[in-house]
Amino acid sequence: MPTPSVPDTLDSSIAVRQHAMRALFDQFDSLYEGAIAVDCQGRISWIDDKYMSMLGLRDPQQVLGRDIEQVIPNSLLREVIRTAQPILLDIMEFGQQSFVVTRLPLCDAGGAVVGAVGFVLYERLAHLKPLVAKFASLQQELDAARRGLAEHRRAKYTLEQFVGDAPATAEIKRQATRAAQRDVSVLLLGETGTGKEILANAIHAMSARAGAPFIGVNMAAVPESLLEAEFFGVAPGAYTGADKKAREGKFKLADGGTLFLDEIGDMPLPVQGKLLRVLQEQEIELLGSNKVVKIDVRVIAATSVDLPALVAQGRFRSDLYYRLNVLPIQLPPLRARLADLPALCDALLQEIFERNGMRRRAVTPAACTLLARYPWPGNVRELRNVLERACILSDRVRLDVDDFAAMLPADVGRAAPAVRPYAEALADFDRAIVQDALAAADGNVPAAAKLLGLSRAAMYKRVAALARRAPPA
Ligand SMILES: Nc1ncnc2c1ncn2[C@@H]1O[C@H](COP(=O)(O)OP(=O)(O)OP(=O)(O)O)[C@@H](O)[C@H]1O
Repeated sequence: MPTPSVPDTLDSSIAVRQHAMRALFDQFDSLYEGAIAVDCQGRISWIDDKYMSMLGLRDPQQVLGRDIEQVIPNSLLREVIRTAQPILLDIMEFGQQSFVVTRLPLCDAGGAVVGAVGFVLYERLAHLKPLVAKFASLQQELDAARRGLAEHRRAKYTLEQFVGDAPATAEIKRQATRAAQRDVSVLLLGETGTGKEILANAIHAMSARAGAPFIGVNMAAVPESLLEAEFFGVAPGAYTGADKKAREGKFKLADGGTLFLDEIGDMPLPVQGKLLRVLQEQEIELLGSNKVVKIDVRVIAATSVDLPALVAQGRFRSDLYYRLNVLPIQLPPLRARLADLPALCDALLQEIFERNGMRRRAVTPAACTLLARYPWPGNVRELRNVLERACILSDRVRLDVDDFAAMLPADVGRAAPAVRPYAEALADFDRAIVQDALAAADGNVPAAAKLLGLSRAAMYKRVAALARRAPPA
């Protein structure tokens, strides 16, 4: 048999390839759910009917010539054109669904990229279903975690949770409402436990930034050496060893929202300088890089110390103080708004009941009078602790004077008027009247009865009762 010549071999090899290509294409055509092609500008140049119906479109003219992302927001075809590299297997989200897709660059005879083609493979490749299902469930978990984080970063309190309507409290609420309407720095001043954190949250929640994060940093709680990284973030590789990854700072986390700087008086001087620059420039520099990032953050600072005194001692920068002090709000101590005490007790007992599942309690008016005698150096936080302790130690539903007396300094209890049962107090009053009348009548019972406008019999009855109840001498 004559052996085929070289051109014959070439011809048959090309024929086989063409045949194989056709077969493969036919096969592939039955495998994919849809196909789309873009030109080198990322504009849609072709789309098949299957893809059209998946997108819910009837007329290809609706999409031809449009940027691919306008039609398929998560498409990476433009990336394929840029890199000239295929993405053979990927999962792409479209609306509520996830598709398995493949993307290939299209090259001309000279190898230049002239466009890209994408295929949706999902339904037909049944063996990829577990992979897609796993992806979908991981995606759901990620979404839930993100939602949780966003929830965590939202303001925890609103103005309604700032309990009280004493004149001083009403004024604070008015000032907070006004502060919320202006996008300037706010400085909250007040003793510890007066509700500065609640008010900062409330201002954020009432402001135009309410939808963005509320991030708090307590200056006193972060070690000085970590404060800068905590604030400004860390560039990747800034540190050798374990912490090679980039870390976002609180300023970046609060971008678009509010950063609450609690105990600002504890901020070290070098960080104060950097904070001032951030407030002036609205940009931050990550630690370990000279990359500058623009941010848009409103700062609410709080302090329980006398900041002007710190300024005078050179421990707080005066320029930063003036920058923060645009809108100062002075929160009164609890002893200056005692009219709020009953409402605060009520709200705090409700909170204790909801949080600890203990019985719902109330405070008697007499106990409230006793509580009002104490100066509350720890303010509402201390009141909350005292109420919680009373709930644990007492079985009463209505917490009374003696449920609190032991928790407060002795002189507070002593200063309180003795509150006794009504009948006992009335009997004492009765005895005092009868004794006074007898004294005025030199012990003559009928004369004393006359002075009091009582009958003799009624007077004798009272004298006899007094003799039975007379306190021991
Ligand atoms: N007006 C208020 N209404 C309801 N609860 C309040 C009020 N003020 C304070 N509290 C409660 O008292 C506690 C302390 O409040 P908060 O942390 O806001 O005070 P603070 O002034 O920021 O204290 P610190 O200066 O110690 O950080 C919290 O449990 C808070 O819920």
